[in-house]
Amino acid sequence: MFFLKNMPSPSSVFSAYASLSASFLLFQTMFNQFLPNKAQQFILSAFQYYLSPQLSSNVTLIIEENINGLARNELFEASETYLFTKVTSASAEKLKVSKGSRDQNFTTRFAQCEQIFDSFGGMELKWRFHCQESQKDWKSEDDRASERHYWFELSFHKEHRDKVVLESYLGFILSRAKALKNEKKVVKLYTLAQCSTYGVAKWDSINFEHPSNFNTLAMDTDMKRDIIEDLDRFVRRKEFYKKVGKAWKRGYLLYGPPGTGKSSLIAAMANYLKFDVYDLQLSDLNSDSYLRKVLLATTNRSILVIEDIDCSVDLTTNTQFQCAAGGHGELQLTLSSLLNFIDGLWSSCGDERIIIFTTNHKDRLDPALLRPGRMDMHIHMSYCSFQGFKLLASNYLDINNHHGLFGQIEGLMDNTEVTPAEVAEELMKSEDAEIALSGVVNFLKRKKMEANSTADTKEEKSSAIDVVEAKRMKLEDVMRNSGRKIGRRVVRRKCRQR
Ligand SMILES: Nc1ncnc2c1ncn2[C@@H]1O[C@H](COP(=O)(O)OP(=O)(O)OP(=O)(O)O)[C@@H](O)[C@H]1O
Ligand SMILES: [Mg+2]
Repeated sequence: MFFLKNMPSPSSVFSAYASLSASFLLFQTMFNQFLPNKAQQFILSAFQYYLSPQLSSNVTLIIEENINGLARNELFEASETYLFTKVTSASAEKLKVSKGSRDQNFTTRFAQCEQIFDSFGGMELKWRFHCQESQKDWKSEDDRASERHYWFELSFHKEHRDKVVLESYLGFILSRAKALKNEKKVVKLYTLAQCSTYGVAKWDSINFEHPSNFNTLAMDTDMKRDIIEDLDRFVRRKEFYKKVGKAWKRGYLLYGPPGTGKSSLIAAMANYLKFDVYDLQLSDLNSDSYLRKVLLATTNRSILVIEDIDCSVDLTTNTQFQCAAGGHGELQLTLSSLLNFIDGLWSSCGDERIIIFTTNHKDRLDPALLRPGRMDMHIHMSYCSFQGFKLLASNYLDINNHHGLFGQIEGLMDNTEVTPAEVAEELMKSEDAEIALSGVVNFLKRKKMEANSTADTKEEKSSAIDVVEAKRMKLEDVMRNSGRKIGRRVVRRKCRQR
């Protein structure tokens, strides 16, 4: 009875509800219309803070997309890359996907407020992605535009603040993101643009799709290991280079006969490091100043390649390049300028630069290129060994164990100069291992015969030369003696005349 007596009537409940809803709507409209976005954000987060007491023991870091609205925030980009590895396995409600015409992969980005949980070294971390659209000021209707702001909030317990999060977790995110980006990176091949107007250096690029890698490369196993270790050491020693005051660059000279894998090694290095390749033809240049511009237009984490350096340089003058760029007047491109620029200014303007020269004739190179400290590693790409052949057989024909013809091939390869390119060509001739290997055997036999006959001809030639030489010497002797006799006769005659 008491209850019934004190219960409000349904009409009063309804009118109270109606007036409450109206007030709420009025408040919401005022809140949205009259308060700026930032103020709304502030009030909401203050409410959140007081309504959830458990957060008071937490710290929240804000990671904005841009620094002071200008430069890209490296940590934001890294967080985005890293968090995608967490999101794809969990459930993201909305993602943005795009693909540029030259991209190989899709690019995915967060599209809306997302919450992601992570754990690291025993601590729990909560990420929240925020996206906010704000209207820009505009002068006319046509200028109407909206701007989007993105940021991450990272929350975790206060006790982890300095030591764990700021020191190790964020560092871990940066390095993980770098590795992830590197995995996805498409290596580019740059060549000098044909029509660079007004001396402006411009490089054209295409995707570098050379399939060579260290597993497909037939070369001395120890040397291959040394090169890989050298590359690894180079990329991880940023601080070392800074400490010793050296530019962060590395130079390799690859030399050896045609078809021994110099270009394939360059491709393997580029694919291994995911470094872009700049293929520089010195004959496209006509002056030192243009060369400088061209080199300065290259980017970090790249390999500058100058193939067949012995053919580009006129070694008789030691300095002037034989440039084919006709119609440009006197050419002023010097080897010393190239080397000095590479050693000095160019490498100090960038990081993680590699330069590779190749040649078929190391003995013809200018000593300036060979002097100690110029090229850090001289790599000799040599003829194919039996070990190299086995690797090629495994790659081309999937023969991973012994084959009946291997013994014969090993014997024939002994003391026969055959390039990996020649072996590869034979192995490509048939998918049937038996046929392809028989082709190799026949090829090696031919090579051996040719080598022997060349040696015989050489021997014959040299013995013929010996005979001619002996005859010449004999003749000279005779001439000298008869000359002396004639001389004596002339002297005697002169004496008699006197
Ligand atoms: N060491 C090797 N390992 C695997 N394949 C090789 C090797 N050397 C050559 N080849 C094969 O031969 C082809 C030609 O080799 P590459 O162009 O690398 O030789 P190169 O030494 O650069 O020759 P050049 O001096 O004429 O420029 C390669 O595409 C590859 O198929
Ligand atoms: Mg080559």
